[in-house]
Amino acid sequence: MTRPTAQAVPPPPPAEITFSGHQSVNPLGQAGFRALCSQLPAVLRRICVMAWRIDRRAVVLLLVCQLVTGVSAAALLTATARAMGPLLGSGAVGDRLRDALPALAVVAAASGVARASVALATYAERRITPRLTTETDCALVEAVCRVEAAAYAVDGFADRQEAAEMGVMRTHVMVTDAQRFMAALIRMVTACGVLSVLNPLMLPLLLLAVAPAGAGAVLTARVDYEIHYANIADRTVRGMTRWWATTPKYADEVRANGMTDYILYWYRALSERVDRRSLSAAPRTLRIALLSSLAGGAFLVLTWVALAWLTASGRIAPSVAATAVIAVQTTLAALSQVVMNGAAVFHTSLYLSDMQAFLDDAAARAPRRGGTEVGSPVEEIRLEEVSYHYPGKEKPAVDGVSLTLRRGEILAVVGVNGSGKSTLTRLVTGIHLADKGRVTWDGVDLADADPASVWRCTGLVPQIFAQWPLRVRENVTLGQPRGAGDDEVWESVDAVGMREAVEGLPAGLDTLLAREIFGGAELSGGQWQRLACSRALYRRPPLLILDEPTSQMDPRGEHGIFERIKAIAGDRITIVVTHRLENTKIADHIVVLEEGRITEHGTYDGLVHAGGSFADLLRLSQER
Ligand SMILES: Nc1ncnc2c1ncn2[C@@H]1O[C@H](COP(=O)(O)OP(=O)(O)OP(=O)(O)O)[C@@H](O)[C@H]1O
Repeated sequence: MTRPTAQAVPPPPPAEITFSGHQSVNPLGQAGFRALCSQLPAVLRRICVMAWRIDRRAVVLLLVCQLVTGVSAAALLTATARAMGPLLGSGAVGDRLRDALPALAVVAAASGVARASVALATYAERRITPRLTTETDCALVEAVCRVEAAAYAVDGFADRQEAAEMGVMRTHVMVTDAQRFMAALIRMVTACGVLSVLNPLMLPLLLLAVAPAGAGAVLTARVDYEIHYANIADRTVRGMTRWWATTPKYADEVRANGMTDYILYWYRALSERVDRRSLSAAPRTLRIALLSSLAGGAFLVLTWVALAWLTASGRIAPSVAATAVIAVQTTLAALSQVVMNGAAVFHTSLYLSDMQAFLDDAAARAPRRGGTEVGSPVEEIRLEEVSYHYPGKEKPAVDGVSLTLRRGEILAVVGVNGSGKSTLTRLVTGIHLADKGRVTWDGVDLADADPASVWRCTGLVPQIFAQWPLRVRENVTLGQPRGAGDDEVWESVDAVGMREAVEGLPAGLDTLLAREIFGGAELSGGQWQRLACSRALYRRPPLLILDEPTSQMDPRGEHGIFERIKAIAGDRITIVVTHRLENTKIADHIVVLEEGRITEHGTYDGLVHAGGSFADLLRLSQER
């Protein structure tokens, strides 16, 4: 990496970002070991329920395979014990083999069945996993898209979303881990059963040998999760930095402003901070691994010594001892699988809990409004003493605003940066609901209205608009395709003076507007803005809102757009937010906002001669 040059001022380290409130507490910080272990059955049940919704037949197949695995493991060990008698007994080799043959045939058959059931289980798991991942991923995206817009401003919302993404990623391995855990558990229980039949003393010794490994794996998973939790905020910022730094959209700004070194330094610094936290956990995980291995090893030695003593003292026959050796090995192999996959399932459960908590939180933040349908066209929108506070902000962004908008009228909203203009448009469209006062559409309070019916009636050109990586046609029709034919699309393209530019593209309306993708084309900033305007016009909305719609356009483009707005204003309510006060001449009335309050309200001529803020701002713009 190229570090900033020596003479340059070194960049400050990236800010430590933390969020406050109950969400900043690691939910597992207080949970004890037993509580953590006891989560496993619930998690397995949950995975099973999730998989059941996806593919019942595959789940049944998976469960049957587990059962077959258990039965064949028991048959294998019992037959092995039976075969050991003749094989280790006295007599001619041929006779001993003949005597052992039926049991050996059972061993071979049981091994074959066990392998076949593993293959079938893998097939069933592969039928479930991709669809399970898609389902959870789509559920997460939908939950985020459907929350009240105000949720985005809530502290820690993005961090919890990042934590939930991890839950989606874990669904890739979740079913495999659960299936392997169950199969190994069944193998282990079967082997333990056989072992305790051979000699009851062996079982407790074996369990003691394996318990420390289990405890060690769960404790390590807990440390890993703790680190993951501490790193969430840095990982979110790092992910955003990565996108902003590498997307071609901002490549000019990054290069021409000499940001590259700084961003790379920042990106690396964030990564190193994440690494430092991970490394700080290494001694703890080493201690856990060493102690659990030491305890496990000591108990295992005890198990072998006990077996040797039982055989040497004649308490068990050599054939039983040989079977016991196989049973111990089988149990240990199964146990390491149980521990490994159990820890993975346990780990998954932590991320699934995060995902579920986020989905629950998002569901609780979904719009809780009435179901009253708003009719079209809208004749009158009234704001009565409306106020709105963003979460965590001291001052309201909009404060006690009263206003009436009528069909056929154009309202211009002006004011300095941060005076609340965009927030006012969010309140008029019901994107945010007022904290105090009310907004009504033809008498229907937006708090009681079905938001979908409201948004069917709105068209918005926001200040920062999306440049969709779609074809030109979809960039115009997105959200409201209107059936066959392109006539209406061309009409909207014409309305913003884009016909020539679109016809000049390699595939006209079919051109993909994504420079990064093969065959894609790119538009200029002003052309993108014209397309955003044509999108709103195509909707022919009863309420048209344009927030700085011409900020990137040339004078001809700007003139054309405002002429068009005037021409179609008769059928709708129109709101224009603008800093170019000359443009407010087309408005029937103008409001000036200051710190969220209306300080002036009138016509262009009236306000020019009123000697207030409007006249002041107009004079400043003309003096340049
Ligand atoms: N999503 C948000 N979360 C929190 N605060 C916000 C959010 N959007 C705006 N604000 C705050 O609300 C206040 C009003 O912002 P708003 O965007 O409505 O102003 P504006 O008049 O449209 O400004 P501009 O002329 O710069 O576009 C500002 O103090 C701003 O910091």
